[in-house]
Amino acid sequence: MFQLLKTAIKKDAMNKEKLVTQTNGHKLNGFSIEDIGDDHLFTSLETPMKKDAFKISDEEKKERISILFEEIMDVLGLDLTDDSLKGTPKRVAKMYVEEIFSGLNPANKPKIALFDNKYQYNQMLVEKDITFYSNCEHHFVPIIGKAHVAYISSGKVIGLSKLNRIVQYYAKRPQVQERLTNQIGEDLKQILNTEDVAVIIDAKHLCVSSRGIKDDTSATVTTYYGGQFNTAEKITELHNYINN
Ligand SMILES: Nc1nc2c(ncn2[C@@H]2O[C@H](COP(=O)(O)OP(=O)(O)OP(=O)(O)O)[C@@H](O)[C@H]2O)c(=O)[nH]1
Ligand SMILES: [Zn+2]
Repeated sequence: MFQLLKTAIKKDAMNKEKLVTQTNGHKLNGFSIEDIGDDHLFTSLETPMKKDAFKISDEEKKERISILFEEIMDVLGLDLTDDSLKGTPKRVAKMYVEEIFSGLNPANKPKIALFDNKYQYNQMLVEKDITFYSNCEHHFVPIIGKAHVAYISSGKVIGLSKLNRIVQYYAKRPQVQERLTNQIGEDLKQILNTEDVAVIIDAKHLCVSSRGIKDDTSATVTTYYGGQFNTAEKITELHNYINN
């Protein structure tokens, strides 16, 4: 079983020699990582974040991650003077903060404007096959999939692309598929001021396909059906649209 590592950094983040690495002995909801094993404890709908998560700037985050990632590469025995490798810690830090984990920061949440439903369109609207890339929070390897979202207007509508943007925002976090599905569903409910929202996610987890059990053919499907979407009739209608 692997150990959790915690790295404490002295004030001068740029000074690599001041890095102190030690095990942290974290307990997860009272369980140790050994107790949990393959079981799952979902802490909440919210992504578990520290209270002071945004006390430091993105610039400082990138600086720290770069130092820490360099340490990982060094421990793995990689030669950081190699031309191809020497820029990797900075590249990874930039990618984490500005790209693949940018959805952790509420400041990056897409701004959504609502419009009156002047089209008088009162049936379900389905935005299907939204390709997304996320990352598994257990292994930090990709989750690649398609999201289908649907809603029935309660009087307001939003631009189609905003549905895609909401999916991408929540995907850009370390995730589990269940939470990703519910976060999108709950947020759409809030934004659109209606219970009538559905989310279906069909994804492949590289932690299942490329390592561990190495099952390349399986995929994971999760659903969120709110309001009118909680009926067999609406679910069938929605699935017909998605599968055709
Ligand atoms: N429920 C859920 N589980 C996930 C998701 N992504 C990855 N997992 C699972 O998280 C589990 C982590 O459990 P552990 O047993 O601690 O990890 P592991 O020893 O690397 O497990 P293996 O993947 O079986 O080798 C694995 O079973 C993963 O398949 C997800 O989105 N939802
Ligand atoms: Zn995983």
